[in-house]
Amino acid sequence: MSISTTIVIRMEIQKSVATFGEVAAAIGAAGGDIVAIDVIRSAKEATTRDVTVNLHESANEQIVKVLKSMPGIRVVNVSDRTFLVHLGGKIEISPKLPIKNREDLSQVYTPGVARVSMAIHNDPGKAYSLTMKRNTVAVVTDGTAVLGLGDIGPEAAMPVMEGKAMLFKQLAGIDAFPICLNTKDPDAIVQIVKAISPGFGGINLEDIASPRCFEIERRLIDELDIPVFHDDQHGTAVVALAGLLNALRVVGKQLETVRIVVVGIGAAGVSICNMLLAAGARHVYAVDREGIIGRGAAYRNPEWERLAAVTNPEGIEGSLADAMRGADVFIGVSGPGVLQVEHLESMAQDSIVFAMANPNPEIEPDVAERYVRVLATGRSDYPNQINNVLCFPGIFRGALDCRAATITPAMKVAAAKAIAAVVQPDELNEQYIIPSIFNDKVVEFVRKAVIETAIESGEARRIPPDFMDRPEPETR
Ligand SMILES: NC(=O)C1=CN([C@@H]2O[C@H](COP(=O)(O)OP(=O)(O)OC[C@H]3O[C@@H](n4cnc5c(N)ncnc54)[C@H](O)[C@@H]3O)[C@@H](O)[C@H]2O)C=CC1
Ligand SMILES: CC(=O)C(=O)O
Ligand SMILES: [Mg+2]
Repeated sequence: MSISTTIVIRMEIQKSVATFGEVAAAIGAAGGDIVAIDVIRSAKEATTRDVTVNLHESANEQIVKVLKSMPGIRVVNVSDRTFLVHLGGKIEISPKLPIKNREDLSQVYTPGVARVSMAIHNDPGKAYSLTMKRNTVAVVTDGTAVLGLGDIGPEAAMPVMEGKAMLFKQLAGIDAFPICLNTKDPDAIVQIVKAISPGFGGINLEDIASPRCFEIERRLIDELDIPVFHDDQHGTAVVALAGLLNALRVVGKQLETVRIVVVGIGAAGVSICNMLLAAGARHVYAVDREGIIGRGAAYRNPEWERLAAVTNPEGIEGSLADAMRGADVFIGVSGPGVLQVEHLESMAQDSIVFAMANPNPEIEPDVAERYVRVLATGRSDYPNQINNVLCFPGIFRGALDCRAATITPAMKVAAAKAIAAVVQPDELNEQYIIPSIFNDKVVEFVRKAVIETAIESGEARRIPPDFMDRPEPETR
């Protein structure tokens, strides 16, 4: 599947040779959809126009080629809006107050700042009140599993990490730094993250390939006293569970009895399986390239060894096709083209399919939709976007505000239920099982659920002002 994009083509049209109607027809025939036309210059012989065209990425070159071949047309420039918004990067640091005079200077910088530094030296906890630590998260990657693009390296990971930082800020007011490491060595990653941790209130690990990501996260959780959260594992699992709880309500099935196939048992897949089991699912089938994971086989990956013991209760052997026969739910966090129409046809009635690989899902939504009752993808250009962006801003907002040292499984389940609860029962339908990221209730609900759970379990090291004087939470 190709990705929709928007290009702006600046062209000069010789009026005596070509008309704009011919240009528009040629663009349409080559697969483009004209959404805006701006006249830049109009002279007697020629006009220069900027033509904004929506198109599938694969049609990009074809459209430009067709225009260049037309008599009377000169293509002056082609700009891709997606690239334009990336020019110079997408984020910056800006100070909270201006330095207008010497007095300001002597407060924010030397000599005044020295007293503040010494106050923190005498009581390191003061870093939370006197620095940006309490509101700051490091988004750390080694660039080895960037979206579904694989090991594309730390520089190429930057745009994705900057995007995560934008979302942290816009959705939850959190200052997030993209930190792309030029090492794949787990020991080095652990050491570097520990070394930079004093300036941060939390660590969001991102797009680190499995199975290394499990060890790196576990060691950092053990060794740091700020929350460490591998977004691709837990953010994804939280949102998948949220979507599934609502999808099951739509089709009238129970989590405890449905057969759920999870494909791609990497970072996201392992955590999704664990989350489903923790939430009460009993028939989970984990499938990777070698087929269905099950007892009896030996796996080098300890996470697979563990999953083999707690999934696939009947010990089914075979491929994805074998797992899919009679399945109620498919959750894909693998790669494009993994799922075929025949797989969908073999599923149970009222099937639910979450094809979550990014940027290209396991099956084209346009192909899948007529075979399934509820369809979701990780993308923003189709209904039901199941993407970890629904989780990480709110879960960190909650964890930072109550200064939790860890994000516990109970906090994650609470976050999943909170996301699901944003969709009201009377709104729920096949096309709307999961709220939009632009629904401002998402962060609010997740934050609240996380803080309440942290207070109940004793994880909260601070009670946020809006949680003071609340009645004791009921024991559940
Ligand atoms: N929608 C969302 O919020 C999220 C989506 N994802 C997507 O999920 C995918 C996996 O991400 P990670 O777990 O971080 O990567 P990962 O590299 O840790 O794991 C991918 C797993 O999929 C397996 N796999 C790949 N092709 C397969 C195939 N044809 N059949 C069976 N298994 C196959 C690999 O062997 C590996 O175990 C990516 O496309 C990523 O973009 C990941 C996180 C969040
Ligand atoms: C959404 C996300 O984090 C991923 O695809 O890796
Ligand atoms: Mg990711």
